[in-house]
Amino acid sequence: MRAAIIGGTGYGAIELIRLINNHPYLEVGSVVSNSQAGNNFSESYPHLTDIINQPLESFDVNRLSEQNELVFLATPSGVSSKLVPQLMDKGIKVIDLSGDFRLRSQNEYETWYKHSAPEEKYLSQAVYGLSEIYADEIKGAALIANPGCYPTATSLGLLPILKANLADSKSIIIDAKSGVSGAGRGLSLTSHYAEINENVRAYKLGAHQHIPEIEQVLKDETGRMVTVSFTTHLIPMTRGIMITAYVNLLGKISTSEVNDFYKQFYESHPFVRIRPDGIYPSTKEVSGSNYCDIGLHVDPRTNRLTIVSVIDNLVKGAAGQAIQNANLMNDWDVRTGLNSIPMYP
Ligand SMILES: NC(=O)C1=CN([C@@H]2O[C@H](COP(=O)(O)OP(=O)(O)OC[C@H]3O[C@@H](n4cnc5c(N)ncnc54)[C@H](OP(=O)(O)O)[C@@H]3O)[C@@H](O)[C@H]2O)C=CC1
Ligand SMILES: CC(=O)N[C@@H](CCC(=O)OP(=O)(O)O)C(=O)O
Repeated sequence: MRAAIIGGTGYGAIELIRLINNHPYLEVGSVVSNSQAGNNFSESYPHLTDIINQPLESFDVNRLSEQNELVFLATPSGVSSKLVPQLMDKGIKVIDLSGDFRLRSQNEYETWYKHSAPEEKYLSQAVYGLSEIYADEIKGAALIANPGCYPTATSLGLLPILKANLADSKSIIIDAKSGVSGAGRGLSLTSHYAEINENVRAYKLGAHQHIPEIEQVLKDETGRMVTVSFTTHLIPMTRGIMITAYVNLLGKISTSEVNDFYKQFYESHPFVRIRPDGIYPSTKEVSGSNYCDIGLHVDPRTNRLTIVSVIDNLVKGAAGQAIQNANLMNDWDVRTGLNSIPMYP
């Protein structure tokens, strides 16, 4: 199946190409670039020399729909919402890596993203692509809103305990850290080497666009009002996200009981791995892979559960989960093309 990629020279697109290249049923179709159409791919990315030799194309919806069966949008928010209607009107299936179709409420989208919301006609067709939780809906979808990187690590970490009604859904604190590739390839002062090297910076406090996304999923899945305190930090590494979440437990339960319960919850989901009691995951343990690794600790003094959840922001947080969703849409085994072992060390 030929899959086109739009936003061709960004980090999400490059990661899609790396994964599609190892996928037995997908092949890289058109690669569309707004800024570098006409250039050969390896001019922008020499590491792809003799691997991807095709020229970058301009956006032409007729050509795209004739030559490809699926489109991955690796474009910024505010751009995807304009491209999706054109592609869907041609009957082509779309997996969008941006935040444009993740929030169901147009008002909420405009409040947090500061762009005009996508049209309701298309928004209402979007399925939120958290693969482990919405596999059935993803199977029949024509438009997937691929989850944000922080919401993926956070939701997978929190959902088991909240769904079981074992924790207070208003007591959630999430401390999140990301490597710099999470901000994309574009240049900015905060990702400048001298600003990020040997430095840690908290950002977007109370204003992060992932807050409503996390609350939407947790609310949908628990049927209860959920509010979260969510603080993101930029740290001096290239790939990886770690979220450390804290919740007040509603009864007495031990770490090993929570561990068993999480293992059971994710029993049939090969990309979520639960660490044994006393062992907590680190970002390198999932780097380059589609795994989300989770470690858990109950502090009997405070009766609070601490959840540590790590992903590679570019894989499970973006391109890998997008491929996992393509696998679900096509009834392929979810692991297809995603079997690589994490790059450790
Ligand atoms: N990086 C990450 O870890 C994650 C990213 N995402 C989301 O995935 C999407 C892609 O992210 P990422 O690849 O990191 O971002 P990048 O900034 O690296 O790439 C985005 C690409 O989109 C294209 N683009 C930029 N502006 C426009 C425009 N006005 N019109 C059309 N195309 C444009 C550019 O490529 P070209 O000029 O070649 O077209 C650009 O390189 C974003 O929405 C991001 O929020 C989601 C989860 C994680
Ligand atoms: C390190 C860093 O800057 N990360 C980005 C996450 C980008 C992303 O995933 O954005 P969307 O979910 O909106 O697509 C941020 O915190 O905004």
